[in-house]
Amino acid sequence: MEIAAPQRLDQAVAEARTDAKDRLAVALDFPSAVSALAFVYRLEGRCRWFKVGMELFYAAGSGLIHDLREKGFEVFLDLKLHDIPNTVAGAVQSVTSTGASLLTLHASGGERMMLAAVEAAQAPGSPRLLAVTVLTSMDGADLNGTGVASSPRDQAVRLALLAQRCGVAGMVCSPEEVEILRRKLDVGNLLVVPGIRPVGAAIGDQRRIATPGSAIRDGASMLVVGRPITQAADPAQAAAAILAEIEAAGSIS
Ligand SMILES: O=C(O)c1cc(=O)[nH]c(=O)n1[C@@H]1O[C@H](COP(=O)(O)O)[C@@H](O)[C@H]1O
Repeated sequence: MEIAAPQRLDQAVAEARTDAKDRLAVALDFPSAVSALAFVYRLEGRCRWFKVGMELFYAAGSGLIHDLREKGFEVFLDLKLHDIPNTVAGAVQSVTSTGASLLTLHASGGERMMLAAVEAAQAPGSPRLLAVTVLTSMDGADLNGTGVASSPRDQAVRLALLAQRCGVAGMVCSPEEVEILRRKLDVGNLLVVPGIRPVGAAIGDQRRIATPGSAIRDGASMLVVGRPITQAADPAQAAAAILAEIEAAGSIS
């Protein structure tokens, strides 16, 4: 019998009971700390997790992460690391002191790169690592154009299994793959899902999308939502509607 099984089941139960606020990360894709913090204020305390991506991090640096942490928020640092193993391991070490809870890297950087990142993330205070599989902005033709002959679904499964073997804590995938990844991966992996579009929201550059409720029912641990909240006329109301959809879907999944 597999000794790790009871612990994994406990994790799954804990995940199912998680508050809707811990299943939504708002993508702060803004050009400055001032505009990002002004936006956070407009959400009236409804959201707990904020994703700081390349646009904001390159402009504002790690000071903004400290500011968000001081205000009691959790930070998901989305730098999508993709470099040689030594450089990625160094980047993970540099991020450790920022207080970010999650950090992304590209699974397509390969096994040795992910192993080096996982080893670097053993240090106390390190973020949990998330491996990005196939970007939600890519359709099959985009992927094939990079020389990968597989469908986005097959490639996402292949990369997620590789990331799991390397000991990465979770994966970023599109809503179209979350159900199959839940079935193929061990219980306990975090599945973080962008490409979320509530009914009627503009699709923009995303290609593999679904509604918040559908992604949660298919097994997403956490949703990443940017423009449907940041560009809404009333962002606090848009966030509240998505949280309500997560809550409703979570209670029956
Ligand atoms: O790693 C990510 O967060 C990510 C991976 C991916 O495959 N697709 C994707 O959209 N994202 C991020 O999720 C957010 C989605 O934003 P919206 O399309 O505005 O909701 C952006 O900040 C992206 O950088």
